[in-house]
Order: sequence, then C-alpha cells, then structure tokens
Amino acid sequence: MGSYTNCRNYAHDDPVEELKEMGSPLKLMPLHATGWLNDMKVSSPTAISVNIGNPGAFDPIYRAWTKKYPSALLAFNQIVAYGKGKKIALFLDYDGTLSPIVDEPDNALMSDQMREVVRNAASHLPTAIISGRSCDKVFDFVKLTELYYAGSHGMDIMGPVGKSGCVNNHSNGSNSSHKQGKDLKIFQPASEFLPIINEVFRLLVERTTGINGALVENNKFCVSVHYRNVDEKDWPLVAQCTNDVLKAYPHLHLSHGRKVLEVRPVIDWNKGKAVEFLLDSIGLADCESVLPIYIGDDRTDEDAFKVLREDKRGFGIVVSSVPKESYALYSLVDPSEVMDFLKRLVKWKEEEASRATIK
Ligand SMILES: O=P(O)(O)OC[C@H]1O[C@H](O[C@H]2O[C@H](CO)[C@@H](O)[C@H](O)[C@H]2O)[C@H](O)[C@@H](O)[C@@H]1O
Repeated sequence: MGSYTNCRNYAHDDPVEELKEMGSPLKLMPLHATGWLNDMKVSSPTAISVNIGNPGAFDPIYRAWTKKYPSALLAFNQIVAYGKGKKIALFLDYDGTLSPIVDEPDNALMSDQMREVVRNAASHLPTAIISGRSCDKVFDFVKLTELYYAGSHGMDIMGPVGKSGCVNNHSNGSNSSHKQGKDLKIFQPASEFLPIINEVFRLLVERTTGINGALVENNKFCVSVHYRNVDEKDWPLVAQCTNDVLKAYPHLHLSHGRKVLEVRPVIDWNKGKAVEFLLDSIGLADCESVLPIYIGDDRTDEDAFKVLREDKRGFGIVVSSVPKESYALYSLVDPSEVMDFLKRLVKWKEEEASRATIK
C-alpha cells in the first residue's frame, strides 16, 4: 500500500485534524451535549441529483469533492493494481450501500440482482456484511449463508463454520444454532448490555409514542431512534426524549446515523474493531498479502475506514451523493454504483484467475 495515500489532497497533513475541524463523524456524542439537534441536521443532508452519464451536469461542489474522493469506478484500474497478487477481503455495509435508503426500515429490501452480485463476489472473495442492524435482521434481508455478518455496529459477529480460523477464538465467543440452518460461530463483546438495551428500548418506545413518525428499533445490542418520518419541527422532541431516557444510563452513548440516533454501549468496540477482528479470525490479518476494501455510507462506517487507512492495509469507499468528509479514499454515488463496482471486481478476479491458469 502506501502510495495511494498520497493521491489525496488534504488541506491538513493529518486528515484526522481536518476531520476534527469539520466535526468528526467518529465521535460518540456525550450524553448532555448541546448541539444534538445541529448534529441531527448535519447527518441528514438533502441529496442532490447526480447525473452520472453526463459529467458536465455534475453539481460543481460534488465534482470538486470527487477530486478528493475519486469515483471507485473511474479509479478502478488503480484500485485493482493495489490488489494485484493479494487476496481482497470485502466488507459491505447494508443500508444505503446494498439497499437504497427508504422511509420504513422494514422495507429496506435488497434487490435479487444485488443479492446475486454479492453471492458471486463472496464466491471469489471473503465477504462480510457489517451493519447497525441486528445480525438476525440483516441476515433476513441478505439471506446468504456463505457470508460473515457483524450486526449491531460490529457487536454481534457470526460467520460460517469450517473456514480457516473460527470467530470464537476470543472471549465471549460461543457456538450458536441460527436460522441459517447450520452451526455458527458467534462473538458478542457487548452481551452483558443485553438487559439494559432491552430496558432502554422499552422506555424509548414509551417516551416517543406521542411523536408522530418517530420509530424505535431494537437492534439487539443497540437501539435506533428514527426521525426520518418526523416533521423537522418535532426533531427537538426526539432529541429531548432520547436524552431524558439516557440520563439514567451512563454506560450508554449516542452516535448519529442517517436520520437516526443510535444508542450504543460505551464499550471500545465499533465497525472498525469488527473488521480487525474478522480479518484476524479468518486468517487474513497479513497486510502484505491481503487487501481489505470496506464500502459504506454511514457515519458509523467511518470507524472502519479509519482503521484501514491508519493501518495502511486497505481502504474505504464512501457511498454518498452529497459531499462529506470521510476517512475513505474513494467514493460511489449510490447502491447501483456499488453493484457495478462489485461486478467489475468479480470480472477482474475471474480474468486474473484465468490468466494464472494460462501461465
Ligand atoms: O450500518 P447500516 O447497515 O447502514 O445500518 C444503519 C441503520 O440503517 C437503518 O436505518 C437507515 O436505513 C433505513 C432504511 O433505508 C432508513 O429508513 C433510516 O432513516 C436510516 O437511518 C436501520 O433501520 C438502522 O437500524 C441501522 O442502525
């Protein structure tokens, strides 16, 4: 790796400093922080329309942004050059990456076409889904048994049995029988928080009942308080109710997602740690021979982008139709571009394999 980090044009030598200035997307909000509302607005920008077929019609601000975060499709040859002779490990966020953002979380279905593309990718490259949703929920959407899954922002990890290195080599690991219909190895570093999370979920449901459009989702080791369908004038009510409930729970913190407040245990664990854990557990921790690529759209994905970037072992691709600061190196506009990128990756992998056979 190494050389690609130089292709970014940061105003600061240290991108971390730049992010701090912009309002780091990685920081968990302290419970009594002022500015929750501001953060709710910042994390919910209005999408601009991007005309891919006609670069001249690009919004100039977006165009400038892609100079800093080049399109992973346009920079495809550069990306595969980094992967030449290496094993690529794929990490995919779910909402906003594999499925488009929709008003109702339960309706965030993945298309059959996307499922086939992910299945195909997983047959060539070790592939994991890393989501804020609970493992069960995200598996219900993805329905592919051959993948690794890390739900609850990486706090609920499970993977297929029988691959080299098992995900339960660590504490808190155990065997579990899951609806995938076979034994799975699981790792749940926040298992002791389960009763608190359930309690807080019930309280948040109770407290937000009167707020039109508010929705509280139980994601096993986290709770999501959605305000996408809440009138903006009532957003302060959502922030207030959440704050009131969390006051009594100093071991829970809050982070921001796309029109959602994410309530999480304060443990030092996130999507970045989950990526490191999975790489380690499945025998892919060697930076020289493995290139991890993480594709995601959310603030919580930044933890994973950051880990890959700082370790110089791989990189992130941020999915966004609006300019935003990120630890990712490349960008894609939306899930349909993610699908195109995965297809190209598979094609490249197949060609690489056939070239190796001919030699
Ligand atoms: O890590 P992810 O897989 O991206 O999950 C993050 C949250 O995604 C879901 O919420 C988001 O998508 C919904 C469906 O498109 C949308 O309605 C909502 O406004 C978004 O925030 C999911 O419902 C949450 O539980 C996840 O934490």
